[in-house]
Amino acid sequence: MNFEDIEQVAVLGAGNMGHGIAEVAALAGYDVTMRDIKEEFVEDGYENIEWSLGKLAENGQISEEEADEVLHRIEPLVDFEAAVAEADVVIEAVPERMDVKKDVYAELEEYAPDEAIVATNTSSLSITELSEVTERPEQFCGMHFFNPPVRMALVEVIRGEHTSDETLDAVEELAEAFDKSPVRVRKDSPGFIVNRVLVPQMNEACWLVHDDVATVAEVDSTTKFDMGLPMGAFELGDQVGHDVTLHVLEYLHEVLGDAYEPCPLLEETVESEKLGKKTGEGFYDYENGGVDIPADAGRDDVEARLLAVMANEVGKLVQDDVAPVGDIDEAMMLGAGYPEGPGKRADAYGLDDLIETLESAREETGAARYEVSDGLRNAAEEGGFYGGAEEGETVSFEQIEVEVDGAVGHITLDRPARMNTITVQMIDEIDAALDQFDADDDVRAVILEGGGDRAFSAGFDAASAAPGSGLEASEMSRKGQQVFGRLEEVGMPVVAAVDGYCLGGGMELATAADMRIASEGAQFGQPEHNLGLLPGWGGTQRLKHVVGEGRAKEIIFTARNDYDPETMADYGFVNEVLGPDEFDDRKWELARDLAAGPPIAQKLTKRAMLAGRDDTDAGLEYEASAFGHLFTTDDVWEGLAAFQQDREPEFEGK
Ligand SMILES: C/C=C/C(=O)SCCNC(=O)CCNC(=O)[C@H](O)C(C)(C)COP(=O)(O)OP(=O)(O)OC[C@H]1O[C@@H](n2cnc3c(N)ncnc32)[C@H](O)[C@@H]1OP(=O)(O)O
Repeated sequence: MNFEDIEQVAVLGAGNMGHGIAEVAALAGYDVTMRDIKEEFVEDGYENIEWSLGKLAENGQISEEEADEVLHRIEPLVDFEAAVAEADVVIEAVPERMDVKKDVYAELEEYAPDEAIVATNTSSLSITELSEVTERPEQFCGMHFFNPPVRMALVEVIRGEHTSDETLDAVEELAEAFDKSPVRVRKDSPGFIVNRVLVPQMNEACWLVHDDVATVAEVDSTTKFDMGLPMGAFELGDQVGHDVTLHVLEYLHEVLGDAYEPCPLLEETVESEKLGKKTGEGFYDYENGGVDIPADAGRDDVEARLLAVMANEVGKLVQDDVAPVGDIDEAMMLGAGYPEGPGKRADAYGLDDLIETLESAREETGAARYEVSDGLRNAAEEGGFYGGAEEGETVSFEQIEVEVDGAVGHITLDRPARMNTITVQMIDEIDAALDQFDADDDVRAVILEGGGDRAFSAGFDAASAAPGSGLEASEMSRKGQQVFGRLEEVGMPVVAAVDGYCLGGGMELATAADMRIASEGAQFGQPEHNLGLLPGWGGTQRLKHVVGEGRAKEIIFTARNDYDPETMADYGFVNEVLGPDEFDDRKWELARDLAAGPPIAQKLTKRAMLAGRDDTDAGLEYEASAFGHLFTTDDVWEGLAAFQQDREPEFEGK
């Protein structure tokens, strides 16, 4: 079955995941059948879809008419034969029990067309083992969605031992057609990627508390405020459900051995039915105040331990060729909301230090979970998961220039003869420059500009090798989205100083900066529609947050390349328009002013704004906690003292 031939999707199971997957498939325009064993289950699933589509319409993401059309594309059924008889792809999302799945596959073989692909949404069972229950193991793979499927971008597409390339390609393209970001899991390995990293981390959080090394408050404060993860470890566990975590962990333990021994604290929590939010109580009591994480209780040793455990898992996944580190990082960012992948984060922390943390924990406890993996050791020998530069060694750049001037990191796109057009190499170099600035405590603001006097950047380099396939183009899009997104994530203010053309991908790069100043000669636009493309480096998403959706659509749909800076200032895109004599001085003045600001408050402000972008309540919660955290820093006392003494504050980021 090729992707192009897929018209009808059958989803087996109308529970939480099943109905969400059915909704996603119908939103993508597919005819969908959704089947469960009882009328009431199917009805519940259908009503949930109706509610969710209503929400999408309410938020303006789809129109009322589209919501109706999508709903009508879904046929809720109990009759198995009717559900799968015409299906091109069957996505199975029934309970995680081998016996249940076996029964379902037996029926499926009776009624589904021979050529149909079967994908399982299992999060914990072996794809190979499941495929062997069917009569089509080569047309079988994993398609693991995250909860709720309508909102979570990641889909892990998992190869079983017998899966054909054709099946994997088709399912990967189907996930893309569902508007998801597939990450390929090359081997059927327990927990795949996200659960394999996340669940041991949750287990370790429990061990830290169980062994009296730290309290729940200290662990959650460390994860949320020091590590910048979207939730505290226990807060996340409560959200996911501790029974679910324990179930995956038991499977890891059974297949992979003692390194995954479940912590008794987790087992006791499940035994006492404190499963988390869904039962009203987990590590937090949701009927009495809910989550309450102090912003100032973080501990360096807790961070080291959790990061070391994660890095160890990344090492095992890379060593076993389950996925390359870039894919692991992408999966963790998309599937677990990590601001930065664990591989990259571990590199920045220092793999040798993490190995030392594991070795001393192993010596103290004798526990198998601290045994350093070969993958982690090899990565450390190679200078990092990303083969990072040794200390003191300078990274060499060909397409950008990177300098540090006082407290300002300065990136110049350096292809003036080619209008500073952006290549994949340039994106990688920007990524590396941000790594360099991130690791340098002295760098407290960034200027980004174009070399020469004709362009900030005229966008994607359309003259260099075009992507060879749709898949390659999607990969390139994702890479740009992710690296440009780092401008939003780095903990310091970023200024784009725009002179000349700022078009297409160049404008998407500038959009990801925190502020934009422009010379009077600047010219802006998203001309991608002229090329039959769309802005693929974040432009369909980030621009609307700066100028509002109406203006963003105007800029993208008109595809003009001549928006002047005054108009862009009216639209709220450009912060200042400057004459040719002022432009250079002003960019440095602004960057130096920003670099003198309070680093922790600046970092937390960026994170709070990002956390609240799609979820104001989450952003407000982050803001309140961050506000509390700032009162524990030296910077706030320096700021207050300087105010009293009528002098300029000297913030140290402490
Ligand atoms: C995901 C991201 C997607 C994207 O970014 S898609 C690309 C979006 N960008 C564009 O569509 C802009 C395309 N370029 C233009 O429209 C024009 O150019 C300008 C308005 C920027 C400048 O026009 P003028 O002043 O007449 O100069 P010139 O002779 O057209 O350009 C100078 C040299 O620069 C090359 N160039 C300009 N833009 C690109 C580009 N985007 N990719 C590759 N090369 C580009 C040209 O071809 C030429 O080169 P030579 O001197 O060898 O003839």
